[in-house]
Amino acid sequence: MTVEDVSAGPLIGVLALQGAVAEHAAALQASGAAVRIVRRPEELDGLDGLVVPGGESTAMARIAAPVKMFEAVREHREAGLAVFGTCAGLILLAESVADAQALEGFERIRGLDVVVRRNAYGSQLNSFTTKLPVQGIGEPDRPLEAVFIRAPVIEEIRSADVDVLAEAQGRPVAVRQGRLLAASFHPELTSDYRLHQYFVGLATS
Ligand SMILES: NC(=O)CC[C@H](N)C(=O)O
Repeated sequence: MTVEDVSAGPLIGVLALQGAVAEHAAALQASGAAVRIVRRPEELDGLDGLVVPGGESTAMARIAAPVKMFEAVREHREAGLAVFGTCAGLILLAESVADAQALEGFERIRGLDVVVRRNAYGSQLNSFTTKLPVQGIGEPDRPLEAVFIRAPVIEEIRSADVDVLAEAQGRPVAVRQGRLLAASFHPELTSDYRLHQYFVGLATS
């Protein structure tokens, strides 16, 4: 279902270790990007941006370890690759995880100067959807529908370079730091792709 065609626009990878891969690919294509499914470090070469989907951060960390995938993403990020982490992807991008026991001994991508706590909104049963005003995605009068599934909470922002784009329940839930974008929720699960469009714009800027 994914098509890689560099003439079609910016080339965005979707990290496909586990989680909501197909939905992100569809959202990116609908946002004007060509999409590459990324499973191996060498598939990061030539990308304008990379989406790290939601799913289960501990599973992704285990799958990534043998091929040193997160080390490779980190190197590309340090060289300027734009990265969009959603839910588990936010956990993997965060510099610090408050309850990191389950991830101990595993590499993460890091780079986003925030502290997150996993599953802080409760279990699967406490998953919820809310309408969120999000800065910078256009149509300020039309909030984004945001789906939270065992979502991480952003407990602390540790750098003035981190901009809060959206808040829910008094906490930041979408943030941007330079070429990094992250959300606690799942923007790929609705048909409102404004956050993906924002990322495609960020990746090509
Ligand atoms: N929907 C999600 O990505 C949930 C994240 C998951 N709770 C984790 O810790 O990785």
